[in-house]
This record gives sequence, structure tokens and C-alpha cells, in this order.
Amino acid sequence: MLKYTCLNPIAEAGLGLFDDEYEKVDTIEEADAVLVRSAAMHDLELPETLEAIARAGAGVNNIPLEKCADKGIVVFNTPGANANGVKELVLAGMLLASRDIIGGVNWVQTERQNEEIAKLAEKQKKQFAGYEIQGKKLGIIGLGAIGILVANAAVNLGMEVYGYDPYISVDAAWKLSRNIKHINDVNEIYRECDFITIHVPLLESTKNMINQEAINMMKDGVVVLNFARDILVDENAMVMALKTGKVRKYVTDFPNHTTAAEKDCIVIPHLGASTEESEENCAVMAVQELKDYLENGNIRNSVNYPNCDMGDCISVCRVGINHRNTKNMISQFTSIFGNADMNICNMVNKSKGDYAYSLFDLEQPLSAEVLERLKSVDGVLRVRVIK
Ligand SMILES: NC(=O)C1=CN([C@@H]2O[C@H](COP(=O)(O)OP(=O)(O)OC[C@H]3O[C@@H](n4cnc5c(N)ncnc54)[C@H](O)[C@@H]3O)[C@@H](O)[C@H]2O)C=CC1
Ligand SMILES: O=C(O)C(=O)COP(=O)(O)O
Repeated sequence: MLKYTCLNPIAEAGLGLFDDEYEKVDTIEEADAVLVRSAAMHDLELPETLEAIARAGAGVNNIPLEKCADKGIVVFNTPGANANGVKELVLAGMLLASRDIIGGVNWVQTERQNEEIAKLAEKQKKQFAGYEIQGKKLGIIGLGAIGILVANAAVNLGMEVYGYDPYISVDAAWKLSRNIKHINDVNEIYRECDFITIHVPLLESTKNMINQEAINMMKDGVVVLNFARDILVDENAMVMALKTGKVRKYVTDFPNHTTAAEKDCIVIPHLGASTEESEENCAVMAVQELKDYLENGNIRNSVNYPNCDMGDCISVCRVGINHRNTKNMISQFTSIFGNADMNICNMVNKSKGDYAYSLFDLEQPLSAEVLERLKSVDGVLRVRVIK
């Protein structure tokens, strides 16, 4: 029986895919697999039994990826599964920043007992007037799953869209409307755009990307949207820029003490992916990835190990080895099998950065002795007999 636990609530559409071979347990100490959304995992003790973690979502900055890789724990995410949910909220964010919908709705609430409210509204509404987004320039930093959807939707709303992503994938580039202006220097976005939205992962290299220097380059009255992660932006500098009017509105999906009480910050409580559809899509993809890894040893959408697919496990024996990406690993594995008179009928070896994964189909069952020999190879982090 395989055991999994959930560190956040995960949609039933996904959990329902676990069959009788799986048991839900309450703590990570007992689990072979973990499902998580935004719960912080950096300080958690990771038990030796843990094989895999699936993040039902995109951002993996809440998970210690390197520590997991060192322990042979494969971490998955669900690329694109919540992108539409975020795209729709980004569009809402642009509209909330350009029309004072929040101020207007609040005004109605304060006047709700007033019998003259209809007449009063016509007099008062000018204080909530705004401007339209059609014809405005939108700069998008990061053209991945979310950035592409935002870019294409904004083109359809009549915006002039500038896109910047030095690492854009070929697949992503194919999906992008050809009406989007391809920008090679991010400073052009800072200098030219009326709205700027950031959709990059939180990495050492992206932390504080929108800093004082970037803000200084921006047009007066710009709107900045952050549905990626708060520390991508120097929010102290942002708050100062709001106070001087340099930035008109800062729309963020990540409440904290710096922004929550600021008049011109529109702060949303991390709702980007909180739609029925996104939660279901993420849960289904995450559970499918975990099951394929636990049952067949296949890796799809991992962020710390390479992708690897040998299809369903139909051989007598299948062994997965998580190891360091160093020389002579494969030759040592094949010698161990050969010396034990075992024939390899199929194998795959893939690497990603410092880590690698090898999957072997064998014609004989694996003995405890051969298993121990594989485990003792220098650089091997985990050996798993899948069947
Ligand atoms: N508010 C919310 O609820 C959600 C927030 N997110 C956040 O949004 C981020 C992006 O999500 P996806 O679009 O799904 O990820 P993705 O991985 O599909 O796209 C990220 C893109 O950023 C690009 N990139 C990386 N470094 C860059 C740089 N220095 N400059 C420009 N582009 C750069 C990559 O090439 C990639 O195309 C996630 O990492 C997460 O932090 C994601 C989903 C929900
Ligand atoms: O997928 C992401 O990166 C998100 O930020 C969504 O987070 P959540 O699953 O809503 O806690």
C-alpha cells in the first residue's frame, strides 16, 4: 500500500484518482508521497520513506529543491494548469487599477441606507471615474504559461503588448500572437509601458528584479502588477513611488506588512489560482505525475530531476536509480547487472544539472544483494525497485 499526505487541501478531482493501492495518511513522517500547494516546506524534516513531492501549482519556491534532489526525492509541479485562473485575475487587476471600481463599490456600501442613493450616485460618480485600457501599452516580463495567456488576451482587448523573455521556449513562442512586440532589453518595457506585469519564477536571479533603478526608468503614472511573488519587487521602493505618484497603482496578489495598508496598492489575498477549474486541473495533473512515478518510475514535469518515460511497467522487474550526474555511473550499473547474470531489456538515462536518473527494465527479479550493490555505488542517492 502506497501512502500519501496533503500539506494543503487538494481538490477531490485529483485525490479521487488514487485507487485502492493508496492510503491517505495524516503526517509526512508516514508518507511515500506529498501533495502541496503553498505550504512552506523548507523547515520540514523529510523522512527517508519520502519518494516524491507534487506541487499542485507552478511556483516551487516553498520547496527545498536541492535538499530533495540530494535525498533522491523527485519534486513535480503542474505547468500551465492554473495559468488561465491567473490570467483572468491579471485582467481584473488591470481594470481595477484603471477604474475606481473598489472606491465606487465602497461608496455604495456607505450610502446603502440613503433613500436618495440613486440621485446621489449620479452626482458623486465623477470621483470614481477612470480610463480605458484599450490602446495602452502593456509590458509583460516572462512569457511562460501565464505571460502568454495575458499577452494574447491583452492584444484582443486592443492593448499594444510588449513581451520580454530571454529564455522563452520554442513551444511558448509558437503560442504567442504575432501582434506582440518582441523586446530584447527589459529597460524598453520600463521606459515605454503604461502597465507592466511580471510573470517570472522566483529565483536568485529574479529576486528584486523590479528595483529602484527599474522604477526610475518607468513612465509617470504607470501601473505595476505582480501576480508572481512579492519579493520579485522591491516593495519599499514601490511604496515610495506610489506616494510620489510616479507609480499610479501597484496590484499584488501577495499581502504583507509593506503593502497591505497602502492606499494605492490593490492587494489581493493570493487568489490567482483559487478557481474551481485551476484547483482541479492542478490536482489532477499532480496526482497523475505522482502515480506514474510511483507505479512506473516515469518522471514528467519534475523541477529537480530530468524527465524520463519508459511507458507502463510490463517487464519482470523495473529499477529506478536517482543519482549524481557524474561519469561512469551507467557503466557501474550495467556491470552490477551483468555480473549478477541479469539481462537489461530496456533502459533510459537522463540528466538535469547536477542530478540524473536511470531506469532499467530487467528480465529477472532483483535480489537483495544486487540492490545493496547498486545502493553502494558512489553518487547513488536512491534505488527504487518499482516492480
Ligand atoms: N498568483 C498565483 O496564484 C500564481 C502565481 N504564479 C507565479 O507565477 C510564476 C510564473 O508562472 P508560469 O507562467 O506558470 O511559469 P512558467 O515557468 O510557464 O513561465 C515563467 C517564464 O519566465 C521566464 N523567465 C525566467 N527568468 C526570466 C527573466 N529573468 N526575465 C524574463 N523572463 C524570465 C521563463 O523563461 C518562463 O518562460 C510562477 O513561478 C509563480 O511564482 C503561478 C501560478 C499562480
Ligand atoms: O501556482 C502557484 O505558483 C501559485 O502561486 C498558486 O498558489 P496556490 O496553489 O493557490 O497556493
